[in-house]
Amino acid sequence: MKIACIQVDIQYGKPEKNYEHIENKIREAVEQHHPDTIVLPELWDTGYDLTRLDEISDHNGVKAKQWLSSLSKELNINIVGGSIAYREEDLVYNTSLTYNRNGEQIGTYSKAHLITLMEEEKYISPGKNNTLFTIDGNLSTLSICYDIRFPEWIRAPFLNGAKILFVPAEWPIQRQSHWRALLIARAIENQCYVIACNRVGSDPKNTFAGQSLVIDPWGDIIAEGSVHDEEIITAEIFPELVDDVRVKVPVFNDRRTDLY
Ligand SMILES: O=C(O)CCC(=O)C(=O)O
Repeated sequence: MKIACIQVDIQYGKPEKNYEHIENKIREAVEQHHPDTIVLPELWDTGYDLTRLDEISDHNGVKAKQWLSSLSKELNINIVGGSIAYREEDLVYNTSLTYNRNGEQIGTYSKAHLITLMEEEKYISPGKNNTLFTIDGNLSTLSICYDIRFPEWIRAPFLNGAKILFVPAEWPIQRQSHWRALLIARAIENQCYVIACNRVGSDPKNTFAGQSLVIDPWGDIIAEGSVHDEEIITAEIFPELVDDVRVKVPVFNDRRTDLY
């Protein structure tokens, strides 16, 4: 499966501009790299313009759902749609929607761990469920940004057979070393592919770290974006490698389920 992470800058609180820019980038990625699966960053529609979410969030995700469905079908690609500001009645969630090549929604996940350091919990409601979905035959899960600091949360879908972890993010540059280390650790401990798409650029409060990563189940980085520039990061992944690594180092069998 060929992956393309769309590492972009995001305009603060301007969904229309972000839709236009990201659609152009997706079309460029498809023309130049012929990916099977496209991955977008976190909150790519609104950015972290949290105080204006009443005005700019997507009611029931209607707009994003239509756009993701028609684009994935037209271009014959899977789209792991990063995340959007998804309004459900009076609450807003940081929600990821995944579509397959037929334009069908196959996955949804709302960020469970909200980053109090950035006051996310004041404006966004937390999700309660993790997710499992199948992309081109590969069982996958997804966590959003701050979620990667909580390995006990991420473990559950791997105990249920996941082989790939997708991570949309808006990870700030001042904690860039954590981004790399945490993603490599999640790949090694779960013996899975990690496909992490971060944004670049700045908003009024933060500068973001880019460095989107594709990491194999041995923990080796196989593709890496730059820190500052918009870029399409591509990699070919081989999910059968997950089985090889799990046979070579059988940590799933060696877990002490009698102790924890
Ligand atoms: O955990 C971190 O340091 C960054 C997380 C973050 O920026 C987010 O969840 O949006």
